[in-house]
Amino acid sequence: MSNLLDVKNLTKRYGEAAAVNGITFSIQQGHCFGLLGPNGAGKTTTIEMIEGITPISEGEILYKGTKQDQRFKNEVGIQFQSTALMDHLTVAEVLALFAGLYPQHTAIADLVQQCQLGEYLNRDAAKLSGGQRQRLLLALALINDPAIVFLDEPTTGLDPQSRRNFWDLVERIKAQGKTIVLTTHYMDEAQYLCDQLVIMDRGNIIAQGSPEALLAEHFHQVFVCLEVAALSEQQAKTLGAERHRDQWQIAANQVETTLNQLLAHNVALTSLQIRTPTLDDLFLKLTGHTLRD
Ligand SMILES: Nc1ncnc2c1ncn2[C@@H]1O[C@H](COP(=O)(O)OP(=O)(O)OP(=O)(O)O)[C@@H](O)[C@H]1O
Repeated sequence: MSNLLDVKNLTKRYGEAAAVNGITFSIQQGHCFGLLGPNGAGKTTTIEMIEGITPISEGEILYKGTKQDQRFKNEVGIQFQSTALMDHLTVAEVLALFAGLYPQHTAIADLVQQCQLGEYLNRDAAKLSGGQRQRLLLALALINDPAIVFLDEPTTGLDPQSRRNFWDLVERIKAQGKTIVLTTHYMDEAQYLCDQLVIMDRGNIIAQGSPEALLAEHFHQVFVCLEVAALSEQQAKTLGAERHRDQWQIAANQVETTLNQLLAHNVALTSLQIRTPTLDDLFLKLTGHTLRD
């Protein structure tokens, strides 16, 4: 598979501080590429430099092997967080207005169906729910039938059902062969949707690869979890349990051995859960802090 975008030594400085500090990565055609990290990591600055919205301080961005030119502008779709044009128009009017900006555009009926907007066509766009609004903004990003679509934290603030619904839409867009660039601070979202990830912290890349490869590279254990009341501090120390939010967590190479140790210490196993490592665990391991800290 060929690279659609190559980002080399990309840097953004604001005064003395580097919001993005010489990062290098590639995005393959047809992939869902995820840019992950906590608040202030530099995700938005990075994608705004790629989109051409923010000037770069140093580095190079290549689209299909050459400097970004008019072709990139024609082939990119950006899902903005909001647009002031939406405030006094219906959903149908907003779609028609944006379609009118392009000499050729995707059929509005197709977008309406794809983004599940049929029920809301006559509704004031400012009165949509969070999930409906994100679907309209997605439809606007797709209006020029782009080859590459940028989604900047598209599910922040949505309820779990709306998030899952949005993930389904993203999968369908990907199935059409489009390349997707997603920024998110939800590790589960990245794990579910992304083929390739770059994890950023404080302007730097701290890990990159597929979610599966990153987890396989960094973890060889599963986690045995127990409610806090199940272990005394002394037992936790002896068993190598660590406090993780409202649970004790034991990293186990062999689950049977850990269970036998727990039984030998007369630990009640009623709250026992066994889980595999997630990208949240990876982030904690790499940075020493959780994404939500
Ligand atoms: N215009 C600006 N002037 C000065 N500093 C800025 C500017 N824009 C961003 N920064 C700083 O650059 C750093 C990276 O910000 P950025 O918005 O790219 O992070 P982010 O990963 O997208 O975070 P979030 O998830 O909160 O959107 C932050 O420390 C931010 O304060």
